Amino acid sequence: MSPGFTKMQGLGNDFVVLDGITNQLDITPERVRRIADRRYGVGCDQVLLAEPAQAPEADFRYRIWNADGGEVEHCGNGVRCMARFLKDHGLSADGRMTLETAKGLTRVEILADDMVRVDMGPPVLTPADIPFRAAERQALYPLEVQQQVFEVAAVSMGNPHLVLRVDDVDTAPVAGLGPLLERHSDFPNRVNAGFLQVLGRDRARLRVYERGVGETLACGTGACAAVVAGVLNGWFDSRVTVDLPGGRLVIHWSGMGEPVWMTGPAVPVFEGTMAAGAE
Ligand SMILES: N[C@@H](CCC[C@H](N)C(=O)O)C(=O)O
Repeated sequence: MSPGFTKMQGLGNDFVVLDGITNQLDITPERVRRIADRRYGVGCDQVLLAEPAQAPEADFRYRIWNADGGEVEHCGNGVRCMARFLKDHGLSADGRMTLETAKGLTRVEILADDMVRVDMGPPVLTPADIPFRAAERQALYPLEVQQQVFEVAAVSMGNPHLVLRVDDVDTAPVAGLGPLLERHSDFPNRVNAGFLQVLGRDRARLRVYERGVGETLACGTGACAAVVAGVLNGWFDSRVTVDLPGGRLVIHWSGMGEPVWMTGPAVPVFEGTMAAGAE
């Protein structure tokens, strides 16, 4: 019997969510690529799998695969959708839960009107832990791409991000530069590349070329990384409204050692069952 799935989206960053708590599911990179395919499969940016918790402090564990089949550590829009999935499917009785990923623990609270608030934990800025090849921590690093040098911030939210400030996201070379940044040799695990336009001390626009996917309509960890980079560089105060192509996130970070808070929507789209051979 093919497994049921739930299609969900957070600001147009879309997910196929699978229940590995009540079903025994064997997810392989090839299977993820089939499911994520927008013509031959269901279509999504990431596949999310709910599992029983392993850590004693966690209520559930969940795993994340990019559309290219690579398993990753964290997903900001995904964690909101996963919390909503667990609650809507009666797997969690409570709207507050602690979810475990490869990155560690994330605390989530479901609010009214499809909104979810997440404690994304503190950012990681030590180059070796991002991982990023640099001798020491800096607010901006010179990064050479095809004989051109860009000033970028490097931040891990559990997954690696670079942030490049641009004058206008509408004309930023996301499609051309994104793939070169994603696979830059100074980021040994590849990187998500954020193009940030600062509108004011509490307003920004952002486009993200995601590792393993390409440009998405929104990236939650990317928005957190962009605000961290902007606070460290003196561009932002602590609370920033970030407009992405798919909609708006509110991010709050009060500085070193503090967690990054993210608030945004998580929306179910449809329930389905994959035909044999498609899953
Ligand atoms: N869309 C996500 C991030 C998903 C993982 C990312 N592509 C990676 O490879 O790290 C988000 O909302 O954070």
